[in-house]
Amino acid sequence: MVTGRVDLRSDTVTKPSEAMRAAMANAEVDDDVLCYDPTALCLETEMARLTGKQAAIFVPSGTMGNLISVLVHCEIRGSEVILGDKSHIHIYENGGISTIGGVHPRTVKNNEDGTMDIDLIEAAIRDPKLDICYPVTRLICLENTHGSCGGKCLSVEYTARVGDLAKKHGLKLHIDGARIFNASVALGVPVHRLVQAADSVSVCLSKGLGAPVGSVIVGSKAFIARAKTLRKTLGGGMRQVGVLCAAALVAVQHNIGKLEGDHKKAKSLAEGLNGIKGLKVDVSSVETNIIFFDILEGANITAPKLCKNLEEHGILVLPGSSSTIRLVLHYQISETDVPYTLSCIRVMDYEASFYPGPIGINLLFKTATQVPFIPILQKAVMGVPDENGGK
Ligand SMILES: Cc1ncc(COP(=O)(O)O)c(C=O)c1O
Ligand SMILES: C[C@@H](O)[C@H](N)C(=O)O
Repeated sequence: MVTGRVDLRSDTVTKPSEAMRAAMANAEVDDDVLCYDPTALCLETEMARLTGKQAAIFVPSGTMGNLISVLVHCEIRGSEVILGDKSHIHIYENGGISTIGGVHPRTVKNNEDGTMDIDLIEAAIRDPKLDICYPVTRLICLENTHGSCGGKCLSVEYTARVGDLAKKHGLKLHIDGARIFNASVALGVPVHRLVQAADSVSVCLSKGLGAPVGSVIVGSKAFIARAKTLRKTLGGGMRQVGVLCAAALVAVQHNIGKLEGDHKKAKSLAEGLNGIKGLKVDVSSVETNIIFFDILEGANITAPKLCKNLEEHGILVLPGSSSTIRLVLHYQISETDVPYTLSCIRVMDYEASFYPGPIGINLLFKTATQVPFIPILQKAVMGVPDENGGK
């Protein structure tokens, strides 16, 4: 039986584990601006190893990881970056590359699978012979997995093709790898192969890996040296940061193996949602831990209203639009949380004019799970197949 909250708003919501808290309390620390905090150095060395890059630095957030990376690659005024029109950097980072770095964004349409067509990327590269009119293209950014495209994975092959294009035109390649470990686990490919073509990667430790804070930028030694200076400029130089890096080390050491479970729970939740009249999910498109589902025309509920109804049962989700809801799985979602979530969504019959309310739903859920001989109720609440196997 589920108790408390089922927080599906994002994989950024996890609380530090007891092991993380113990590691934080006992972390060996020093002033990371004046020298090297030993725990930060340990984390950065491990992340450089895992990603196959020369060096790494710890930063407070993925937003700062992307900002620093773009600004180092585009430190000459009048620079332009090519990025996806649905990319996190373009949509969710307050336009920081422009407002802080003066870098001009040039968007290319994101396909549903998170890629951008290679020919459209090449067409977006400015002709250097006309530089008196144009900004100068200096960087291409990819996002793997792609958050707004449902957690889709970019393949090694696609990333290598974009890398070849960047080299052909003397450009750099940055990967927003907030969920690169999800892509690695889903594709069965080591992270260092997925990012081989990239000059820099920003990796979030505070998402599916479950660290309370932080990201790491990886790249060449020269790139990381410039990134470290810019981190200080932006106020991201931290003192005894080992307290945070200790938790991140626990996350990297213990939680990569849990990502596959997140993906399995996402698939199971998507399949259950797809069986509910009034909702639509493309189950085959759920590759990792993110689900977007649609509320169909004619259903007598909007996404914000459904979010509110679910919140009354302790289930927290975020609307993607007026008719779409996003669910993000993480390792603190238990096996029973998935059927409980489905039972709460299932009972809110989208054609019914009434809604039994939280007390009604909890009563139905308890009855259906503890009095299994009422098949009609079980079917309504749990979606279990009836004697003919139907739903
Ligand atoms: C794809 C992607 N990139 C970057 C970020 C930024 O990370 P942070 O929230 O730590 O700034 C997020 C989400 O938070 C994200 O989903
Ligand atoms: C919304 C976005 O900023 C955040 N990274 C998330 O996926 O929850």
